[in-house]
Amino acid sequence: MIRFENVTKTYPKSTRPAVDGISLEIGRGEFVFVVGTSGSGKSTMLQLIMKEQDATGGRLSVAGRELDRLPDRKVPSLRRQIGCVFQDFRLLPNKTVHQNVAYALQVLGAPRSRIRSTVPEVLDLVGLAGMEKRFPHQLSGGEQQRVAIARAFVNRPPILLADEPTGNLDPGISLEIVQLLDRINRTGTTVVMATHDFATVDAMRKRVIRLDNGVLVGDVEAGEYTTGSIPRIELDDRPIPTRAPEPAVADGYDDGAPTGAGSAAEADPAAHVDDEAPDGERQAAAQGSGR
Ligand SMILES: Nc1ncnc2c1ncn2[C@@H]1O[C@H](COP(=O)(O)OP(=O)(O)OP(=O)(O)O)[C@@H](O)[C@H]1O
Repeated sequence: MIRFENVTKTYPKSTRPAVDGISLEIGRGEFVFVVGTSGSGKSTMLQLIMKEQDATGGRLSVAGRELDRLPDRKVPSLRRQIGCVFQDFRLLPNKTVHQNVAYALQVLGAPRSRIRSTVPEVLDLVGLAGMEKRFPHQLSGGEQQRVAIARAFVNRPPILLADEPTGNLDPGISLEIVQLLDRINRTGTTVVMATHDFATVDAMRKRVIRLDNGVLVGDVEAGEYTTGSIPRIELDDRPIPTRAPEPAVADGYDDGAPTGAGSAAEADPAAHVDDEAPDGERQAAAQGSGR
């Protein structure tokens, strides 16, 4: 699903690589933590996967695409495969919980009927049923992160990247958020999470990739990494609603078909309303949805 072959990223004007000759493979459906001190290259690694940064050396393949050879016009198609969650939530402050999640589908051109059925389903999955009409400022940090996760997952992307998703949360809430990511992982979505949160990493007993100064210094199989500080937690084994049979967006995974606002208008004229939204809003929704 994700393959790094001797990948290096040196930022312009930088004297040393932020990511330095990394080779590793992350298989479909894996849950992987990326750990390392501040500046070790965790965020850069995630940004390379979503092609927000380009590698300066080596080869990187994501969801069947060779990123060094991926033309710009196909980057949106790559990003539809990837949901993203960030430390600072990045919700749209003037939209409700429902609208924040729905917007991620609208910018992908999903018809209104699909949005109506899918959004409540995913809000229920993340534990926010009943909070649809609240605005972000009326939610706790943990609840805001749940909205962000719902937005990232609403299109059921095969890959979910989480960059310090618990960085602004208390320890108990952090564990709940990672357990939610674990539930999402068990629907088949590959999860890669960068974190400083060693208590959670210990508790979850997943595969752990460790970076130091951009270099891969550890890759420990699931179940083997722990400092032994806390006992293993119980995972939430409740079933998750299965994926709907039809694709969530009009274009599916087709690389060539026209997508986005144009197809939104064709599929559902009402969806066009939000195309008038400011650029910043469109960008925030797109980031969350993995567009
Ligand atoms: N856009 C950029 N331009 C130049 N240098 C950058 C840029 N982004 C990151 N770096 C540098 O690359 C190195 C790795 O940074 P990165 O943010 O990937 O680390 P990190 O492990 O995610 O750190 P943190 O845990 O603090 O978020 C650092 O030395 C950083 O200063």
